Amino acid sequence: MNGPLDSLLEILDNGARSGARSVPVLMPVALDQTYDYLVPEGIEAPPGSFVLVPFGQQTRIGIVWDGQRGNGKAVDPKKLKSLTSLIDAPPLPEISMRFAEWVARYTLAPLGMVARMMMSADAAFEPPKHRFGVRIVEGAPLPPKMTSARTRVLEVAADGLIRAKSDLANLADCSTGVIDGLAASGNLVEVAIPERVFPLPKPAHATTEFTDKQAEAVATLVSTVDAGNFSVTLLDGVTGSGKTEVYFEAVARALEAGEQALIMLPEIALTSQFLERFEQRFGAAPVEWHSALSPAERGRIWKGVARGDVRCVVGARSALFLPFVELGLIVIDEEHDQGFKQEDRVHYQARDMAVVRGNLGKFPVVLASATPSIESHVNALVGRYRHAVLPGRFSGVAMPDVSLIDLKAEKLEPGKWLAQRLVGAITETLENGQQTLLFLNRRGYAPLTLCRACGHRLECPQCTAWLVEHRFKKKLTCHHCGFSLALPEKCPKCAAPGALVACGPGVERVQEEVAERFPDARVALLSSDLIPGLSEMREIIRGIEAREFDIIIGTQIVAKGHNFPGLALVGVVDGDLGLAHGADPRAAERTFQLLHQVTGRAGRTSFVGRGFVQTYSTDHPVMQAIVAGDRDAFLNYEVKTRQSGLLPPYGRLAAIVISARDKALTEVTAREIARRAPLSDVISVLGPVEAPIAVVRGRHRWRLLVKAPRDVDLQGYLRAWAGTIPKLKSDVRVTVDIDPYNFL
Ligand SMILES: Nc1ncnc2c1ncn2[C@@H]1O[C@H](COP(=O)(O)OP(=O)(O)OP(=O)(O)O)[C@@H](O)[C@H]1O
Ligand SMILES: [Zn+2]
Repeated sequence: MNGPLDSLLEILDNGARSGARSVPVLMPVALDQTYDYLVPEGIEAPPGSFVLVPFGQQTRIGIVWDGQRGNGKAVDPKKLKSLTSLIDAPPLPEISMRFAEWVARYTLAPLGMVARMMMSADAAFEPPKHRFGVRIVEGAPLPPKMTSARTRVLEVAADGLIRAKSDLANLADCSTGVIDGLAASGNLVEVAIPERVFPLPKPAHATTEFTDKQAEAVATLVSTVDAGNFSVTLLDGVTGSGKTEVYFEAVARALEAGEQALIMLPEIALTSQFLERFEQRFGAAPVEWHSALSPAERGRIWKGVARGDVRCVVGARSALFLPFVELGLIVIDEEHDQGFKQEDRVHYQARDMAVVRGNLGKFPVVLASATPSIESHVNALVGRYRHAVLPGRFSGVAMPDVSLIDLKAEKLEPGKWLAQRLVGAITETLENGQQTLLFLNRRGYAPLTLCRACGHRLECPQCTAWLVEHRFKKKLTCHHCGFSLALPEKCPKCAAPGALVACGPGVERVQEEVAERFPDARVALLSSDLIPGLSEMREIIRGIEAREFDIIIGTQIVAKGHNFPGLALVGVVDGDLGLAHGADPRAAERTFQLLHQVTGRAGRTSFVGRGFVQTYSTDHPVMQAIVAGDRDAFLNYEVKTRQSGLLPPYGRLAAIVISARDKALTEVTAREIARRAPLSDVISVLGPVEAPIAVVRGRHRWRLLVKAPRDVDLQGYLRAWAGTIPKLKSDVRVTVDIDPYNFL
């Protein structure tokens, strides 16, 4: 293979000989290599340009790369095709190319797939659609025939604004025909509606009075921005301590210095409350980036970010792949949240990749959390990260008083899910006019339906999973593949009528019990399947803030990031739910985080809140740390567990999942792949074993887990291994997940 210099010389040489230039183009497909295309006379296609090129049978958009990435085969320069045209879009910044290469190398995803994530805004590459509107022509003679409708239109248009014809017609209460008539008579003129500009956040719009501890944290963060080089700071503060206010100052400083800033939140935390706080601080709404944007908005924002018109983005994990040209700060709020891990196509952990982006761009990264991930906690302990600590709530109110309800001793009534003690606390809270949150991380009515007559359990036909009853929708649904069927009247196996019983609770069933026990309470149920979209969700959250509800029942979408001033009591219906995943090294951490976060919603501003956690495992270290309010005890316990098991961050993991429709083929392939694992003294390969969820969407699944010490080149090992594997049968799929979070 040629070195990069050789290939460059070769290109120059070829170009000189034929008089034509060629450029390497990366395609947004599952390939690592670039393809060379000739650049026609009169076109400039510098690196980063988006170009249309013939690719196979199609014409597709690719990116002019700034270096050739070969596949080892020499290409005959005479066979090169020309690129078709240059696309009118801002180029991909050089740093985005470096970032894409880094992410691809780390995740073992093809570079083209990472580039594709960076292009996930189709409208940015389409010709801009100019919308046209009309404006009044001052001093034009009135048409001979004036009607009252025409008069109304001219009255509205007299302010000289440009409006879409339909808007003007609406305002003047007439048809667009009237507008057309006035355009024909020369009283209105058609003009392009100027593109909306992005509101600029103003760093000095509002000032916040900080407590001493907060001021210290602000100083730490601001100094990292001023230093203008790479650093990571863990902003570690209890719930309600003012982390948001504090990191806003770092954002302000970066904006002041002429840099772009990115705030990443788990998607569910993109609430109107957050947006309002941003606006209060910066005098302008932030530019949002998440899955609910329209395609046109995505395109507009993508271009705005690439041109530098957008100065601050607030977004979900994919915002990291926007083409920032002057990025100078990334804040990751709720850094411990699993939502930052993407598990399809390119498997990446956005928090970790944000740190990489900061390193490449030589700017600071801030990780904020009340319950830091073990990884970040350890990094702060050993001094790799700076540590800014906010030990108390801003309001001065003590942390909520949390108790366990031991379900072994305090038995639930049959068919009920709330213990007497919790019911008593809810009654008191209602009497005090305060709010209760009941948390259960399970959608639907009941997780299992079985037949009393024959014992048959209703399972998904395509997955190893029970069907979950959704009573509102009168359906049984698989939470893995979405399969659903109408609730049957008799057992599908033995046909006994009326013998199907619902087992276990989901949030809908808790709501049923609440309605029975507290018929006068105003109840809100928050579950992602019952809320059509982000705006409806924001509306309910607003209603809760405004105390329009007494009892809120919800899944994890209510657990995090919200600030409900009237909330006094939090009840966790099933505290053990997350602990069950035996093989998952983060199960304890995640349960602790969730319980801590959700109980931390109580009593944030003016009174001390209470929390109750119903559990069968009162002795578990997670439960003990939750009642004691002793986060450090839990962290110490968990750090020791990870250390002794060589688990992250003390060791590195990669999961390999082999799947196929045919059961035997899956197993044979998994064993074949495992057999070829290169021998290593330090890296161990566990498995293959059938996955805990053995079948999903009709595909059988086997797993391998690769464990390596921290300082070993795990990717290099995996690449060498991949090189020894013969071509797989067409239906077999192998996915590699570096730093896996999912062990099912
Ligand atoms: N210095 C301050 N001045 C005025 N209000 C403040 C200040 N610090 C915090 N607050 C208020 O206290 C409340 C909690 O602050 P904030 O939401 O920033 O905390 P947090 O640490 O981000 O909480 P969580 O971890 O629960 O998300 C908010 O209503 C916030 O406006
Ligand atoms: Zn299924």
